[in-house]
Amino acid sequence: MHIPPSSRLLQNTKPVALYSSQQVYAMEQEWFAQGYDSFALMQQAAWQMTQHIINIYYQKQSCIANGVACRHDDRQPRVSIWVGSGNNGGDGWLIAHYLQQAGWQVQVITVGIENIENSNAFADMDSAVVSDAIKAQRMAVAAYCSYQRFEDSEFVLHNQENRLMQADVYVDALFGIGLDRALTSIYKQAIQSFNQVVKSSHTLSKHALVIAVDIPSGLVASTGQVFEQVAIQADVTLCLIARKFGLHTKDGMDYAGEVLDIPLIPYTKIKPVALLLNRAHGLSVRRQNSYKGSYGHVLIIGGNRIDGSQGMGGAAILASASAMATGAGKMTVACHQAFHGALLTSLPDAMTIDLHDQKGVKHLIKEASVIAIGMGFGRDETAKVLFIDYMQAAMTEGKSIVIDADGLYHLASLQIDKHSVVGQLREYSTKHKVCLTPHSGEAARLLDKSVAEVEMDRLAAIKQCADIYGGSWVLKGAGSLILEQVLEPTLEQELEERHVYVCGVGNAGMATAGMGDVLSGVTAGLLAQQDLADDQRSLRQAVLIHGLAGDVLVHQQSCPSNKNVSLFIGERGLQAQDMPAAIRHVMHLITI
Ligand SMILES: NC(=O)C1=CN([C@@H]2O[C@H](COP(=O)(O)OP(=O)(O)OC[C@H]3O[C@@H](n4cnc5c(N)ncnc54)[C@H](OP(=O)(O)O)[C@@H]3O)[C@@H](O)[C@H]2O)[C@@H](O)CC1
Ligand SMILES: [K+]
Repeated sequence: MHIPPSSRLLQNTKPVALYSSQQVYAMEQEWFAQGYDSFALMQQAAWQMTQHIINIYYQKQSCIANGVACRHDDRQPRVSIWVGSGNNGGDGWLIAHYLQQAGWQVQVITVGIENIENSNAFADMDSAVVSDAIKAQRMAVAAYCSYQRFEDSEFVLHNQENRLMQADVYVDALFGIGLDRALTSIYKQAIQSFNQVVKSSHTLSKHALVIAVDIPSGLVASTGQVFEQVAIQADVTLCLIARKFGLHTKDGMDYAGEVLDIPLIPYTKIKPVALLLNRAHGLSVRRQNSYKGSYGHVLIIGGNRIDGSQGMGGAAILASASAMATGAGKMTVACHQAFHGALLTSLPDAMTIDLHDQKGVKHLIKEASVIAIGMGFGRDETAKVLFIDYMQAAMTEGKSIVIDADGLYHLASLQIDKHSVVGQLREYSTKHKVCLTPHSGEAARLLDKSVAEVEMDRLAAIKQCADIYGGSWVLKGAGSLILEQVLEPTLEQELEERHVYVCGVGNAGMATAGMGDVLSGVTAGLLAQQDLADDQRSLRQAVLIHGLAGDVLVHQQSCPSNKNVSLFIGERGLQAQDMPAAIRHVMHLITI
């Protein structure tokens, strides 16, 4: 569910704490160590989820008469609950039991369960050897909830749909936080069949609702990974105990739908793996008695052309236009001479210099407050020599530095060469602002890993980048991750693990060429404005402003303060060149 940008901008919410599976297991263990019973917790979870399911269903029906829920027809709602063999499945069995008690028509589909224990239903209920999942199953079976093994279904036997499985509400209780690897064949088949049955129910009733218990099955809670794009496509995820990191990064947002929390356990001291951000810091108004020099000078070094190629002048244009859109006072672009005309046509406010004029560029590095280097910079040997020279000059002059794109390419090569500039940068970044902004491909190169390895655990990847190179990092992608360096940390700050932030704004329309150059520009533009407080010019602020600008372009119609501004474009066809206008608008909206 998309939240309109206006509410994202204006809501006064705290960042949401996000946890890994292991941490949620640890919370459960803490709770049980205090003497609380695990099956009671499962019953509590299932009971609350049942109430949510009933409410969501009737809300969706939008047919509440005099406070009493009713349906257009007399038939009770039908629910199809797909359960696996673990405790997520246990939740599913109990939901089946409670919904049946509420009068719903319940059908349980089991996957990976060999023998349904339908005899001596309550025989060993208190025995420690009986797992919670089996207890739950026995309760549901004893209450005559009807069930069917997926393995015996028409899907598996005859590769056909089974009409029995069609329902008004589908509950996914196949896997929860226990899923940690690629699905085995029967689960893969079950999840694909689940999505297929839902799709055909949509065409029949248009009301079918999919609710995932804890996390959509197929999605790994600790990483946001979905293997081979097979996962339950949920409308609503009822997230138990604590919000899972994987719901908000990588594949998570494509599968989870709306996420509702069911906390169950009141308090935990466990530090989250990340914090989800939806809201940018408000900006203070400018002093009237100020001039362009009050808001910094950005030097963009990029937009090169290797002989015979078309070149990458657009990267420098997009980055500089975006930096200016955040309110930077002055702009110089060091790009290939071939692009000076184009640059001045689109951005007459900028000054230009030839990227290869080493003496001139180094003089400008001295003048500038922020250097953003690498966007369309080129990867050849000449560019590498320039990169080293400009980096060293920027460090000698004590400037804030943003490194992106080809700059990151050179940094990775220099790490392989064991060049001293990498160590210098690491040391430099403990005292000066250095922001590095890779996507997964660039991060993979920096870490000498495959892209798949980075994608498998993005959280680990961003931490490794920061450990090796120092500085503040954003790992771009759906649910971009941000890890910021604390400058000159106290001993306490040094010992404390830094927070990773997840960007909770932005949209898939932003998956297009040049968007990274825009982010580098925003990052540099904010850094230049020393009238802003540290948080207001931080890397996470830049990522949020960038994402919010993308949202303004896509969801503009739902933003009240946009009434007189025509920025709406929509997701498909959104271009990086549309961003500067939206960035300006966001800067205005967040100024208090
Ligand atoms: N504890 C409590 O009291 C409460 C728990 N709660 C609920 O429990 C859920 C966690 O339950 P869970 O630990 O049993 O794991 P679950 O997600 O059901 O998976 C089952 C097993 O599948 C396996 N497996 C993994 N990957 C696989 C693969 N690719 N293909 C095939 N098999 C695979 C793996 O076992 P393995 O094979 O590794 O031994 C795993 O253990 C949690 O999300 C919440 O819903 C709530 O009720 C609150 C109270
Ligand atoms: K699930």
